[in-house]
Amino acid sequence: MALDLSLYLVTDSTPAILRGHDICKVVEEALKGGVTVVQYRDKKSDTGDLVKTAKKLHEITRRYNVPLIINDRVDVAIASGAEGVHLGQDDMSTTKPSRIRRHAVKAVEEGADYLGIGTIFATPTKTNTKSIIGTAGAKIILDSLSRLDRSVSTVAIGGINLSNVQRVLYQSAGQSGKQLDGVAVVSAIMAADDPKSAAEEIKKIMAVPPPFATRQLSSPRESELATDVPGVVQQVVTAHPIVHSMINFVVANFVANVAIAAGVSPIMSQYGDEAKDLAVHGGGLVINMGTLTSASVTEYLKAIKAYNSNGNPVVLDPVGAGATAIRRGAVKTLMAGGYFDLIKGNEREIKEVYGNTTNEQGTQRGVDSGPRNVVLLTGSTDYLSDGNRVIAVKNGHELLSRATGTGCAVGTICGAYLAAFRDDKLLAVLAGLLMYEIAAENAAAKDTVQGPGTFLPAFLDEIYSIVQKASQGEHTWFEGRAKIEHIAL
Ligand SMILES: Cc1ncc(COP(=O)(O)OP(=O)(O)O)c(N)n1
Ligand SMILES: Cc1ncsc1CCOP(=O)(O)O
Repeated sequence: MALDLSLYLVTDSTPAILRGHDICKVVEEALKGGVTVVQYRDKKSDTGDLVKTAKKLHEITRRYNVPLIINDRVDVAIASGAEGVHLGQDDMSTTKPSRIRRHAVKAVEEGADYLGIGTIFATPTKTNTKSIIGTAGAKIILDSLSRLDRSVSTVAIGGINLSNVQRVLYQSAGQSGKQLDGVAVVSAIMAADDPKSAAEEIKKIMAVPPPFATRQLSSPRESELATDVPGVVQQVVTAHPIVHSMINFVVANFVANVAIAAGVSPIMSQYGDEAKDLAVHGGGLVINMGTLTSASVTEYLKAIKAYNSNGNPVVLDPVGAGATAIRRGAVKTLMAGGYFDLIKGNEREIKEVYGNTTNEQGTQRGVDSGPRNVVLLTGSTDYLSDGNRVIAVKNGHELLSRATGTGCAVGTICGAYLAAFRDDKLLAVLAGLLMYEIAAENAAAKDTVQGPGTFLPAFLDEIYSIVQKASQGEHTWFEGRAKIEHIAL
């Protein structure tokens, strides 16, 4: 029987997880949903009961041609005819490569067919774990394994669920290119109301290529980044992407007008259930918390899930993130509930997002620094980073801060640029931002512009003018205009 580790179900018979359900029924539903390995893990039952349940489970897993593995107990595995046994080594209390390598070598030499890598995220399912290694720890382990003579398959385990599985797979991949062969989950399926759908949804999201990988420019020097900007703008305006903005009601009209002037199709829907249909069109989603209501977070989460599942970009604009306890809670829920390609905010908002996703020990961050997240910190100088590159952007004009909606529109523009230019997220955001801020400078320089009232229509005209030029392949609008600086990390 082939060992396909992609979706590895580990059972749990504790009442908190099984909630009175029949373990065999739950496992069978999960198999229908597509789990590829089942591990019977029961730390409490006596040997007789273990063998009885293992035999029942084996009858079921055999029908689905899926291997059954028994946790810890070789005797139970033999008695039930299970295909394998999962043996633990002492938990590693380190991510130190040399110690990890020793453990891995030992396991591989002893004939292990696969290794479980964890604990990735803290989880109530297993509290006696010594180290929470995060995706960064998994990456170290995978790199160490890639240097062994014998290759070994791996699954990650610990706190993995629908909302983080994509980033676990993507962020764990080692420098060497070694990737996880799958993920192991307990509660995300065993405790689900509908284990079949839970398994199906996890499988589905795992099959979606990560929204897109960050292309590393051959050199991150600012001059080279700048060279690419007008081409990106041309590509975006030609693609005419959709941007779905769950935006605050104060600025919705202005932001929609900016999007249209910028050659983008705006959809201003707040209705989370609608996102399923909207997310299939290759556009981006923008979550702007400006006018949060008691219903907002639920709607946001539905939309984020739809866009994440379709591999389309999501921008978070955590407006006023630190201002109230409700907003702090909303940020926390959103960060735990999905994946964001770009987080855009002022210094206070970004600090809040960062702080709110750090655990009590201050060790584990929801916004893993890594190539998949871009952060745009806006201010008189904007700072843009993907964890590898940091760019300071000094374009724009003071009048942008004199009208409402000009900051929110940046999030929407970035959502569209991320959707239409997928090679390099940092470059996509930089291009959208520079197009926007250079248009603002052009507008402010007009004789007719006296202040915010005359600035706004001139600004829309200037965005439109750049878009017209860009769509015809004319790049003069950009020549000598970028005020950007690469900041060494
Ligand atoms: C697939 C998989 N990976 C890791 C574990 C954990 O094994 P272990 O460290 O032996 O801990 P216990 O399961 O015995 O608590 C696992 N069970 N499965
Ligand atoms: C068995 C095990 N080993 C490390 S974490 C863990 C439990 C994972 O449970 P969950 O998927 O519910 O977080």
